[in-house]
Amino acid sequence: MTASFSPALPWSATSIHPTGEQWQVLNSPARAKLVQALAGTGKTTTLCMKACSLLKRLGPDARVLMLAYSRAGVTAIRDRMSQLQAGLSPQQLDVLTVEQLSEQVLKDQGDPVHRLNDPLRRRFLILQAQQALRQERQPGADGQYSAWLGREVDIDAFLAFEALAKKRLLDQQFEDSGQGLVGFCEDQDLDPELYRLYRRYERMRVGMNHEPQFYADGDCSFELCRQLSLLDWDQPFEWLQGRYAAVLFDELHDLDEAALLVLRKLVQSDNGVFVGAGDFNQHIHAGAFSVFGESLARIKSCLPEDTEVLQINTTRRFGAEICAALNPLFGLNFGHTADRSDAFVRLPYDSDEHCAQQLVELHRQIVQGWRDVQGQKGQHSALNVVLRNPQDSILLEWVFGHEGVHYSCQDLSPFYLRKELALALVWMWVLLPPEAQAAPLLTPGMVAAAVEGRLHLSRSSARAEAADPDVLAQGQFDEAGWTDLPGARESQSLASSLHGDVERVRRYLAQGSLDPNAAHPSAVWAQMLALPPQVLDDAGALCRHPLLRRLVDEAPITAQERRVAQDSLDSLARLARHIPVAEFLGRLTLIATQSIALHQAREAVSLRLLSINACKGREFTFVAVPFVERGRFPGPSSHQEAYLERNRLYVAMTRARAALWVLESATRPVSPGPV
Ligand SMILES: Nc1ncnc2c1ncn2[C@@H]1O[C@H](COP(=O)(O)OP(=O)(O)OP(=O)(O)O)[C@@H](O)[C@H]1O
Repeated sequence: MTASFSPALPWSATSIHPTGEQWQVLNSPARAKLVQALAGTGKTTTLCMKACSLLKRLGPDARVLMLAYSRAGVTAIRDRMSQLQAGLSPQQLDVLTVEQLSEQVLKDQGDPVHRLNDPLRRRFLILQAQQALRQERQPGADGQYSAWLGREVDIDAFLAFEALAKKRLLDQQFEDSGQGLVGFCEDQDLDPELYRLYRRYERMRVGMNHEPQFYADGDCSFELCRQLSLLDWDQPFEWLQGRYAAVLFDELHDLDEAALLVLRKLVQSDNGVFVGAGDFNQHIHAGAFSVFGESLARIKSCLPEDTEVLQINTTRRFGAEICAALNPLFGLNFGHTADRSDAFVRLPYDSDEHCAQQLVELHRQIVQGWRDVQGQKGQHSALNVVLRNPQDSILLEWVFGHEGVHYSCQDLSPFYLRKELALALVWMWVLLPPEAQAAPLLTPGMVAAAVEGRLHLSRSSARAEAADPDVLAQGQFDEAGWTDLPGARESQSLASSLHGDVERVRRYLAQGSLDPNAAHPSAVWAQMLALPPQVLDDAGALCRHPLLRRLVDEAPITAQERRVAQDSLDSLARLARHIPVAEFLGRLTLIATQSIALHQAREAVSLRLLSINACKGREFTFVAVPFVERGRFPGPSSHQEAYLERNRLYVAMTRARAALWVLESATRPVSPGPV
C-alpha cells in the first residue's frame, strides 16, 4: 500500500505544498526509504508531511513514531509540525529520541529505570571504578601502580571512550574478535587502559545479575541493544512488535551501531512504513561514531532489499546568494528555488573587538528594520549569533551589555553566571573595602553560581579513595560517601543566605561550608582572601592572579573543563584590563540587572547567542557567524576529526533564511574554500 497524496493536503498550512523532490519521497511505493538531502531541503518537513498523510489515511487509532537522534532534532520536528498546523493529537504521534524510546521500552518491561543526570556524581563513580581497578591490580615491587593507574583518570577521555564503546557496541566486537584485550585495542587504535576501566565501571554499574543500578544518558539505548543482540538477525522483538503504523527517522546522519540495531529491529518488528532522512554534512558530535562514513551502504544492509534511496538538493531555507557562497566552500551542490531570495555578506575583522563592533552595527540595522531582498521587513526578528566556543561570548556580552542590547543565551549561561567566572567575581567583591561593597552588590544569581564554583573547583580527589575497599571488591560502587560531601546539600539554600553578607561569603569561600563540622578549609583560599588592597587597582590583573590560576590548575576537573575555565579567565582578564575592581564590578552588575529587568518586563530579545548544538535542525531569519578563523572556527582538530569541525561550520552557516553574515579573520581567513 502506498500513501498517495490527494489535492486536499492533510494539514492546514496552505503555504506548504510538497516540491517535486518531496513528492517523490511521499509517493514512493517502497516500504522502506532513505532520503539523502542537504540542509534546509525540507527533510524534517517531508517526514512531518508523511506522518500527517499516513495518519489521515490510517485513522485516529494508528500511531506513528517520529525519531530524532538529538533533543534539538525532537524540537525541530515539533516546530515543523506546528508550521504545518496538522492538528494531531498526542496519542497519534510519538516524537522521541532513540534514548527516550529505549527508556519507554525498558519501563514497559516493568524494571525500574533510575536515571543518573548529575555529572558530579558520575565523576565520583568513575573514580571509584578506577580505585577498584587499583585494588585488583596490586602495586609493583616499588609500591607504585603503573603510571596510568597511579594518576587520576581524565574524566572527559573516559566519557568519550564510554560513549564510543556503547555506540559502537565495542564489547560485542571484542568478543567476536577472539583476541586479547591489548591486541584488540592495538588493532582498533584504542587505549587499553581506558577500555579496562570502562569494563570495570560497566560491571559495577550493572552488577553480577545484570540489574543496572542507574542509567546515565545513552544507557537505556545500550541496555535495549543488549537485549536485541540476543536475538537472531531477522527475529522480531516482542516489546517493539506492532507498536507503530510507521517509523520516520530524522537526523539519520548521526546514526551509530546501537541506534542502527534499534532501527533494524523496529523495521523487522512489524511497524509499517519506514522513512529515514539525513544530511551527512551535519554529523557534528565530538567523539561520536556514525555508521555512515561516506556511504549509505551500512544502513541499507540492515533494511529490506527493496529499500529506495532518494535525494533532495533544493533548499527551501535560503536562496541563490547563500547557495553560491556555500557550494564552493563545502564542495556541495545546493540548488534553490526562484521564490527564495537572500543575502550573504562576508565581513573581515582584524581584532575580536572589531568583530564585536560589527555585530553591534548589524544588530542596529536589524532593529531599525533591515529589509531582506524580498522586501519583507525584518523588524521583529532578532540577530542570531552562532558561536563555536562558549568563551567567545564573554567579550560579546560585555560589549552588548554596554550598548544596551537585549540579548539572551541558548545552551550557554551568561558569562557572569558561569561557575568559575562567578567565583572570580565574588572573590573580587569580598576583597573590596567595606565602604565599596554596597555599590556593586552582586546579583543573587552570581552568588549562587559562585557557591557552585567553590564546590566544583575545590572538591577533593581523595574522596574516591575514601570508598570502602570491601564494597569495591564486591564489584559495587560505595555511594555512602556521596551524600556526605561537604556543601553538596547546602548549596541551593546557601546562596540566598549569603547574598549581600560579606562576612558569611568570606567564611564560605575559606571553609567551603558554613557548617563547622563539614568545613573543608583551603590554604589557597586563605591566601586569596588575605591579598593586600593594591590588587584592587586592576581587575584584569586579578583575573590573572597566580592564586586564582592555581585554583583552576589544581582543581579535580576534566582537561576540557580546565581549558575552557582558563580561556574564560583570560577573556575576562582582557576586558577588565586596567579597570579598578570596584568600577569593573559596578559596570558588570549594571549589565546583569538591566538584563534581568528587561526579561522581567518581557521585552522581546533582539539578539540571541547560540551554541552550534542549540541551532541544529533550526532556522532563523538573520544569522551571524563570528570568529571564523583557521584554528578557531573551524577549531583545531586531529586529521580524523577535521570533518567534524568542517561540519560544525556547515551547520552554523546553513541556519539563515534571509541573511547570513560571516565575520571572518582578515589575517587567518578560512575562505576561499573548500574547508
Ligand atoms: N514544500 C515546502 N514549501 C514551503 N516551504 C517548505 C517546504 N519544504 C520545506 N519548507 C521550509 O523550508 C525550511 C527548511 O525545512 P526543514 O527544516 O524541514 O529542512 P531540513 O532539511 O530538515 O533542515 P536541516 O537540514 O537544517 O535539519 C522550513 O522553513 C520549511 O518550512
